[in-house]
Amino acid sequence: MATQNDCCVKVSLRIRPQMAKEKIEGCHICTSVTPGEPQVLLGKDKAFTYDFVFDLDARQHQIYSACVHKLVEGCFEGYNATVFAYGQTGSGKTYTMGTGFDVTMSEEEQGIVPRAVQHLFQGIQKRRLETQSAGMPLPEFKVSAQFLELYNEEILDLFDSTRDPEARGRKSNIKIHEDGSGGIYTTGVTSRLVSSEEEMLQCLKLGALSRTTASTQMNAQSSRSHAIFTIHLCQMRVCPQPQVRHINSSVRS
Ligand SMILES: Nc1ncnc2c1ncn2[C@@H]1O[C@H](COP(=O)(O)OP(=O)(O)OP(=O)(O)O)[C@@H](O)[C@H]1O
Repeated sequence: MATQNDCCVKVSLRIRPQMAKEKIEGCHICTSVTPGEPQVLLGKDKAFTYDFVFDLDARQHQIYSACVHKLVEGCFEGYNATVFAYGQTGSGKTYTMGTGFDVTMSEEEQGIVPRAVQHLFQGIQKRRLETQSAGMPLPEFKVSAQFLELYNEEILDLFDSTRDPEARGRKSNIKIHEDGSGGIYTTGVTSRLVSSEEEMLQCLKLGALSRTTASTQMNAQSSRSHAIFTIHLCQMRVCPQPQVRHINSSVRS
């Protein structure tokens, strides 16, 4: 996770609570978090230190406040940010990112992506009100989103309504390129212009529904793919050139 003030990559560790199945099978918890330190002990003597460590009882809002809040604020200041979830199947990436859209989930359990979307639109509204009360011309905001899935070495456009979800193996029109400075970019991806938090979440839900899922021995509803959800925020102030920001979220299984 990147912030504008210090090292550009930060790594956080989250330990999820045991699932019912693991409790029934008598699995033991083999991790302990050192109080006051971002350090985890595996067994008795293997210590690992991260930028942040969240123990079994960590709540979704704590993860968001510590790891993501600053990144979204940074986008309004002109910084790009990526949040990337990495871990083995069933370790809690989808839960933490909040892209499973389980209808039984409470608001408190919302993950990073819905929180970031809400934060973004509240941030836009706040800035509009601030400039209005200062008697300045209203800034213009344009928000768009892209949603891609990488599965079996294939790239799929989850926002492409003309795509047949059953036709796996059919090539999409998306091309992945590398620019002169080694940056990766894509062409041919569907971009959806959105005007509200609700609209963005609806797009995200529809895309998430067409993701490839299957069960693994460790997760009954496993994602089986890499998903990349990108938000572009274009902010136009009075005269300057338009500035384009990107917020990226990735789930890797
Ligand atoms: N912090 C947590 N608190 C409560 N339940 C959790 C937590 N993290 C994960 N879970 C639960 O654990 C199960 C597996 O989590 P999840 O589906 O997020 O894993 P995943 O890493 O995305 O797996 P895959 O790579 O197979 O898609 C789910 O039932 C999820 O609700």
